[in-house]
Order: sequence, then C-alpha cells, then structure tokens
Amino acid sequence: MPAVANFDPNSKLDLPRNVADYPPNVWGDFFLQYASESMEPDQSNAAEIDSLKNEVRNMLATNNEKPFDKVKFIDSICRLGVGYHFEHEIDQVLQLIHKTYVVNGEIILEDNLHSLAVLFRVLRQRGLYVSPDVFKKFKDGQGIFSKRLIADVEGMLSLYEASHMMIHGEEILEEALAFTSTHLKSISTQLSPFLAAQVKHSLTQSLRKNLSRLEARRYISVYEQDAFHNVVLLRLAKLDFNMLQSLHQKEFGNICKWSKELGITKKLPYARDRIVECCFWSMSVYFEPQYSQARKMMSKVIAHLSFIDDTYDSYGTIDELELFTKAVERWDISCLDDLPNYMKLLYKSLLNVYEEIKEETIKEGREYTLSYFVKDFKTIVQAYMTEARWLDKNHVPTIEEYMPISKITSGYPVLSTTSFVGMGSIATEDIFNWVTNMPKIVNGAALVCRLNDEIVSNEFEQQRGHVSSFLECYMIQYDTNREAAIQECEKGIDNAWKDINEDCLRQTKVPLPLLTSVINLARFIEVYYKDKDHYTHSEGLMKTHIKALIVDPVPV
Ligand SMILES: CC(C)=CCC/C(C)=C/COP(=O)(O)OP(=O)(O)O
Repeated sequence: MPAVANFDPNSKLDLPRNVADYPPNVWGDFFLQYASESMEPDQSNAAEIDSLKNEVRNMLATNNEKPFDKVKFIDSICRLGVGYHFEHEIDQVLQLIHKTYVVNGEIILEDNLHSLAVLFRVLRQRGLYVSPDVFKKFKDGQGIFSKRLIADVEGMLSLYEASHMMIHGEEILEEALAFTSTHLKSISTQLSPFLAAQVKHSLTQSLRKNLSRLEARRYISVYEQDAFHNVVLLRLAKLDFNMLQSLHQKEFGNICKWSKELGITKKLPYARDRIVECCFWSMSVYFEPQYSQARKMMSKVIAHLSFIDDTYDSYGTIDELELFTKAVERWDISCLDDLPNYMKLLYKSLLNVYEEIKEETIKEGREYTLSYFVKDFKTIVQAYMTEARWLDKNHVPTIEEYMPISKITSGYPVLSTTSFVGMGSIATEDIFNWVTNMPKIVNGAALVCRLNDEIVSNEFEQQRGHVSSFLECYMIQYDTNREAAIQECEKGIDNAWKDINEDCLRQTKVPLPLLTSVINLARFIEVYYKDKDHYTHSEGLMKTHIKALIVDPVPV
C-alpha cells in the first residue's frame, strides 16, 4: 500500500518501508449501536431463566438415572453452552461416577460403543483419567477395529470425538481416529442429510478443538431435532444464549467506541484494523458474564499486540524498532521523547491500557499479576525484535533458533498470562509463576498457533519481506520440499494437542477454568487459522461466525 508508506511526518521520505496490503475492516461502525454505560444483560427473561436453571439443577441432583444417561445429560448441558451454571453439580456427579465406575483407570461399566465413548470423553474433559483400553473390546481377532462398527454411525462419531482427547503413547486412540475418520468420510454420502451434516461438521471441527459458543449455537438446532430432547434444557439454552449475547453486544460496542475515540487505527493505517475480531478473540477465551471486565482488558491487549506485530512485521524500520524495543524494556512514559511520532501514539496507548489493568487489579488486591504481565510483554517485544533483525540481515535461522522465538511471537504465552490477570482469586501468584514458565499446555497452545499460522499465512507474508517462516527454515535445513515441511508442521500440531491434553489430565494445582482459557486460545486458532488466516482476511468465516454469535439471536 504505497499510499500510506510515508504518512509519518517524522519519517524520512526515502526510508524503505515494508507495508502489507491488508484487507480493510469489514464492520465499520456497526457495533457502536450497542455501546452502553450499563452492563446489565437483557433481563426480560431473567425470571424464566432462573426457574429453568433450578429445574435442570434438580434433574442433575436426582439419583435414579443410570450413569450413562446422566453423563449424556451432562454432555448435552455442556454442548448447549449452559454448563457454566452447573459447574459444582456437574463436578460432583462426574467425580462420583469416576470414583464408582473407574477402577485403576479402567471403566468397569458395560455398554455400547457410543455410551462408552461419551463417558470416556466427558470424564477426560474434566481432567479425570480413564484408560482407552475400554475400546479394546471393539477390535476383532486381528487386533484392528471391527468392520462391524462401520454400520454404527453414532458409535463411530462418538469414538471419533473421544479419540481427540488422546495423550502421548495411546496407540489405540490413534487407530480409532484413523479408523473413524476414514469410514465416516466414506459412508457420509449414504446417510440422511441431517446425520451427514453432523458427520461433516465433526470431521472438519472436532468437539475438542471447537469453540464452545460456536458449538452451542450449532448444537441448539441439532438437539432440537432430537425427538428425545429435554424441553426444559433446550429452552434454557436458547434464552441463556440470547441473554449472554446481549451482554457481549454491549462489550463489543464499548470497545469499538473506545477504539474509535482513540483513533489509533486511523493514525496507523499500515496496521490491520480488526477491533471487532479482537473482541471476538477474547470472547472465545471466556464468554461467561463474570469475565466481562477480563474480556475488556484482553481485547485491548490483543488489539495492541496486533498493532505492534504489524509495526515490527511491516512498517517500522530497524532503527525505529530498536527504539521501540528499548522503550518497552524500560516501560516508562518518559521514553516517549525517544520515539518517532507514530510510535509515540502506540507506546502511550499501550501504557494507558496497562494503567487501566493496574487500576482493576489494585481494586481486587491482585497487583502481583502486573509484573508477570509486563515481563511477558517485554519478552514478546524482544522476540519481535529478534525476528526483525533476522529479516534486516537476511538471516535464515535454523529450526532450533527459530522455534523458541516464534513460539513467543505467536503471542500465546503473553495472552495466556493476560487471560489469567482478569480471572480473579483462582489465579494465585503460584499460578502466575507456573504460567509464565512455559508449562506444557502453554507451549502446546503456542505451537498450535505458530504452526497453523505458518501453514496458512506463509505465501501471503512472503509476498512482502517477512521473516523466514518455519517452512523455509525447515526446507533449507533439511534440503526438502514444502510438502515435507507442512507435514512436519502437522505432526507438531498433533503432538502439541497431546501435550495440552496431557497437562490437563495431570494437573492437580491449576483449576480447570484457567486451563480452559489456554485451551480456548488454541481452539481459536484451530477454527480461524485452519484453511486460511481468517483474522487478517476477516470477510468470510470470521464475519459469519461473529454475526451468528454476537448479532443474530437464536429464534425462541
Ligand atoms: C495472538 C495475538 C498476539 C493476536 C494479535 C493479532 C496477531 C498478531 C495475529 C497474528 O498475526 P500474524 O499472522 O501476522 O502473525 P505473525 O506475524 O506472528 O506471523
């Protein structure tokens, strides 16, 4: 975009700038209509929601159901997006089922493949270990999954979803995934349109890797078509979805208003203007009402990371970037004088966001979170600088040099930490120590982000000058082709998910909601960096999803 290349009055006209031709923002001022001082969600159905919640709670508490029915009911509650109302009750039921029917990891109940696979997945999703050996009985004399299973579409689909909970060394789940994927794909043309649509959806987006709001929006209509659906639960899911949507609309509106008043996207025209998508990113990390404030902070942090990423990747010259890096290392408003005009704006706005976060954490008596946030922020900016120096020197790093830096610049270590800042007292100082030392789950999320991003954005980025990607480094280092490098990326992503799953099962000290935030960061990538980079190219899938979750209510 040469038109903006020299907009900065401080810059010398002959400076070569590496500007990307990013598509424009697709929302304009649309969300401003929702901006509101009051953050009360729509209360028109509040009384009915409360009464429905009580009914569901009572259903969860009754003991006259078979364990499998209970687990399936819990699975429906969670897939419909209302599990967050019953965390305590769900935990109690699942702990009891695990204690009673799982001995030394082995499920001692008997049932069909569908029931066992749902039980396996639901328990593992809660961090409760169950051995995959329960699926051995579905193999034939030759030790492979029996061909008879192919006719059992429901069972195959459940086994497919269960297999995504795999950790390292679980051969049987690898086989289950390969078997179910192959056969579900091949029989899908023979199924009813309704079932074929379920199969197609699962094959593209497994439950483990899907965002829970998207699943809720979709599953509400699937569940409705199930002749045996629970009417109370379905009504609760619909009303609750719309009630939450009204809160999310206000949040999006307020952040868009903040962004417009700040005017930064107008003043940094080289950067992607994606404020709505930033709100959506943070809403994907946590959607519950109690995290409204956390979402606000997180959206602003993501927006700044996006501006900074574009500054390092695209507009900034190497000398300017060195100045900005030093300023971030010092984290002090007095550094403003050292920066060119356009960077002053960015730096000042970053420190303002920090001040806002500081005010909130002081209110909560959780100032200890701040130093961890700042440390991680400095680390990512230093890593952006390393990449900028590599590009400046035309240095192609080895994979061993590239990976530690590019995991940091994925943004996921600092965003994991940022997500915890707003999560209240469950995120103790011990937990901040843990999360900022690259535990397996954060390392896994960073790899999922980095490697998926490499596969989808490589060509677009290489059209302009961009630091060498994993694909190039790998091809050069191992003297191989693009396909082999992509395969290596895909292997890395599969392993990263095993690490994520493993860390969730082994955790004793980190509460599930915190782990879920990190998993949700990885899930966002699985949805929006799948076939292409939908954050940068936000007019297709991303826009459709934002519309479905934030704009259009569920018909009731
Ligand atoms: C997760 C974060 C930090 C979100 C902010 C937006 C952002 C930088 C997205 C990645 O862009 P990219 O595809 O250009 O990434 P990179 O430059 O690292 O390849």
